[in-house]
Amino acid sequence: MDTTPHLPIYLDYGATTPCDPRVVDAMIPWLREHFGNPASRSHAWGWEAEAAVEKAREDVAALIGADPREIVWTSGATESNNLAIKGAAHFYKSRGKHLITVKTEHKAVLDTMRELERQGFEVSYLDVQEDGMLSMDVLKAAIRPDTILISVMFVNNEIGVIQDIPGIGALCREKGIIFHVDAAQATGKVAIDMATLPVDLMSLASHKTYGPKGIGALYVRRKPRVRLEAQMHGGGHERGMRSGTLPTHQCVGMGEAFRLARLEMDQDNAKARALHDRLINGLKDMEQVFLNGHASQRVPHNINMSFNFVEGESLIMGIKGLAVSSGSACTSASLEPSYVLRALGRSDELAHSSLRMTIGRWTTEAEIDEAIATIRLNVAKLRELSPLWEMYKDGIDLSTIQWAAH
Ligand SMILES: Cc1ncc(COP(=O)(O)O)c(C=O)c1O
Ligand code: FES
Repeated sequence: MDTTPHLPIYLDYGATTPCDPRVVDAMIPWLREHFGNPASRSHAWGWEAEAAVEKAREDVAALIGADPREIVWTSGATESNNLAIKGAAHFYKSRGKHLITVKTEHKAVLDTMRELERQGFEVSYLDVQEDGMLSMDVLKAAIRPDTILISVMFVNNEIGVIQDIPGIGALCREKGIIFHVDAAQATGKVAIDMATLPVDLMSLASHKTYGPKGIGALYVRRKPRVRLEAQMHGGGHERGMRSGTLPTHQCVGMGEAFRLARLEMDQDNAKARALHDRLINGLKDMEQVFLNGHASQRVPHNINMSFNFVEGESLIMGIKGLAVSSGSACTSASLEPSYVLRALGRSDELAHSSLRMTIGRWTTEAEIDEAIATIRLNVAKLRELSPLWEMYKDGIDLSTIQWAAH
């Protein structure tokens, strides 16, 4: 991968992964020579493009044990979430107008739900436990006779926890409720078999699994059949569910990325596990450092930690040599600390001083060692400047202090 010296060490695979060079190679001919429109029925330019798109559809389907006819191309997981949730809500609204989701979902789910609320639907946003897991009892209690859809993500993008999708799916089946799963962060990391998994709709992204950006897919179950109202109108592509000329090179890229993910998942996971353990071992003897999210129900690719007695903004400034993501508002477009960490019950301070490190196919041991050294150095430096840290070290119970009111 690119080891250009001026760029920080890339520990942000959760934001996006590099496109695998094998994927890029597979895409180029479809940009360069074979530029036909896959919907052109009257000549070979169209036929060859269509064949490439269908082969890619098979590869995407194969990674999740689906029938290729259950795969609808979209522009990414955001569009897939919109199509799944709005599409099903609009189609089944005569059955009921109540939907359920979880407070730690991606904004592409939460904001879609908010839009449906504006359209007259009712939505329950469920709390999670301190470890980020959704409790089955909480879910059961939220189900109503008019609940038509439940949306729960497979792997959380911020804290990496894996929800109990088979268990939630079984409950949905029992109650006759449509189950949507955002699996953007799960493909290539968690084995998925739609032949046995009771899930009706599943959002897939390409660029979190070493494919190109700008393409994704929605799995739509055929048996029992799930119906969706189209959200994009036009030429009736994708069996009327999603109009628009298919980007052949993008489809081919996602197909190749998912084909490689199927072949290399075990190897990728073993490597991520070893690097995860190395990173945790390198930091775990530090005081007042907390892992966010369940300790074992998680993908090894994600390590999200909070550093107490450290000012989040200064930490981010200090570790510029590492490309990580943080719970601090100062590094994101929003002005609030991570709503996911807040949903776990973390204080504003701990949510602010958190780092999300996400690793993948090209992360090296040397990079992990560099990350450990950089973090240790900066945390120690910042704590030296912190009066609160000094008080903590002196054994003063900070919770008993009466702070002057401002
Ligand atoms: C869980 C999850 N869902 C949805 C998305 C949105 O994906 P995209 O921006 O590719 O549409 C992301 C990407 O951050 C994600 O992590
Ligand atoms: S640390 Fe920057 S806004 Fe909180």
